[in-house]
This record gives sequence, structure tokens and C-alpha cells, in this order.
Amino acid sequence: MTDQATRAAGPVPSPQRAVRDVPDVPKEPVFTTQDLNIHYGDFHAVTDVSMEFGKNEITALIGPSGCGKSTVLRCLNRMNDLIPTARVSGEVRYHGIELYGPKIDPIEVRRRIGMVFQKANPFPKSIYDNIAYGPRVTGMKVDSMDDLVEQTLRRAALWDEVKDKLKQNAYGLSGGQQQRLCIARAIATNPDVVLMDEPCSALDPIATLRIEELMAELRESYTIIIVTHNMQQAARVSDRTAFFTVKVNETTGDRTGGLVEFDRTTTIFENPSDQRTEGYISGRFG
Ligand SMILES: Nc1ncnc2c1ncn2[C@@H]1O[C@H](COP(=O)(O)OP(=O)(O)OP(=O)(O)O)[C@@H](O)[C@H]1O
Repeated sequence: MTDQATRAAGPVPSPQRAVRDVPDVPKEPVFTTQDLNIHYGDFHAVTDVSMEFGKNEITALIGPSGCGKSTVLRCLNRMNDLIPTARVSGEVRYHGIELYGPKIDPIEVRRRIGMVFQKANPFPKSIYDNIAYGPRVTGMKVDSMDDLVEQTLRRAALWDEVKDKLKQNAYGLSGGQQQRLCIARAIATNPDVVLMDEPCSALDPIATLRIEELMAELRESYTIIIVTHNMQQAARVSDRTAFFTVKVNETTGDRTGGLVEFDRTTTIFENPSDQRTEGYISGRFG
């Protein structure tokens, strides 16, 4: 969905959720980036991002199209490694360890840091096998796969809807159910972090609400980082928000994404300190 379309409803209301006590800075950072720069070949896509992502917090990345939100998200579980031209420089620390260090195994990184994509992408397998797949291929020690599948589906608030059709193909589920199945699949290997790249953009408002409720529950056990074009969603679900924009070099005309402001979500939406943030969230710019 375009920025224009998602923001056509006008200024974003204040967050309408139970107020959580969010400390000034994350108590326990899961990721810390320092001067993170990302190139695709010669193209400088993201410049100098320094921020922290707190444990058991939901952090939202917002900003206009092309500002580098997905690029930053993908570098947190080394998904950018799969793009041959992508190059990451600067520092990305995961629990204090350099994520791009020579001894780090990207496959293990992606097991610990799961990902959910814009379009639900279940495997063309049964509901049961979608959940069991990750634990099987990663060789997870599991006492009972049946129990693990049930517990995982319960955590993803999907069990009651699918318990009688576990052997049916996942493609038979609705779009919203498929996306919750993908979230369930992401948590089946017991990750530490779940990255979500516009997970609701293909869903209707009711399915979106279910995912948002699920995110709020999952926050108790996981750290969640979400890219969203929907500012109401960022305001509703996240604890902290990072606003990115596209910065244009006046001399060269080069366009590169960068972080403008990162703060508690309530501050970003009610009292941003940068005019560009204020302009974007009020719908005047972007
Ligand atoms: N695989 C790639 N190869 C080359 N350039 C890329 C690649 N992926 C993204 N880019 C470029 O990097 C910049 C940032 O893209 P990215 O998708 O991260 O932005 P975004 O803020 O997530 O955008 P959107 O909101 O439209 O999804 C854009 O200019 C984009 O064209």
C-alpha cells in the first residue's frame, strides 16, 4: 500500500493502547547499531544509523518509501547476505556480539532472529508441517512434535481455528490465518527476535487487529521489530519508533536513507523533536 493511501485518513491519533512504562533508553539492548551503512553495489542505500533495540520491546521503523526501513530490518538477521550486491559496514551488535564477525554463522543467526514478510508465504504443506518444518531442519530436540505444534499454534492464537484440520494444506486458510501461521512458523524454533516487514499490509482491518493483538502478547517472550507504512499501527503497537527519511545530497543529488529521530513512540507521535518527523506524522510531508 502506498504512503499516500495509508495516510489518507489524516493526522494520526495518539496511541490508543494501554500505556506501558517504557524507559528513556532500552534497559537491555538486543541490537545496537553504530554508524550502520548499507550499500547495494555503488548505491548508498542507508547511511549512519545508530540506535538500540530493546529486549521485549516492539520497535517500529517508519518513514517514506525508499528510506531504507526494510534494508535496515534485513541486516538485523543477515538476510541482506542473500543479496549479492548488498554490503554492510559499521557496527551491528547482537547481545553485545558483532553480528557480522568472522565466526558468526548466518544460518544460526536466522534461527535466532526469525522473520515474517509482507505477504503470507506458508509452505505448500499441511498446517502441521509448516510448524514442524523449522524444528526438524534445524535438528531441534523435541520430546513430542505434536505438543510443540500445539503449543506454537496456541501462542500464535491460531490453535482453536485449526486444531481440527492440522493435516490440511495451509493454502486453505484465510490470508489473516496464513499470516498468523507464518508468525507461528517463525516462533516454532524458539527465536529470540521476530522481525516483521509490513506484516499486515495485505490484510483487512480485522485480520490486522488480530495480528496486532498477537504482537502485544508475543512481546512478553520475544523482541519484535516491525516495518510499517501504517502510522496508526506503529502508534498502537510499538514501544519505540524510529523515523527514517530519504536525504538528498544537494551537491551530487544522491538520495540515501537515514534515521531522523528515534524515541519512545508516545514522544514521536505527540512531541517529536525534528520538524521532518512532525511533518511526516501529520501527513504534510513524505
Ligand atoms: N536488492 C536491492 N538492490 C538494489 N537496490 C535496492 C535493493 N533493495 C532495496 N534497494 C534500494 O534501497 C533503497 C531502500 O529500499 P528499502 O526497500 O529498504 O526501503 P523502504 O523504506 O523499506 O521502502 P518501502 O517502504 O517502499 O518498502 C531504495 O532506494 C531501494 O530502491
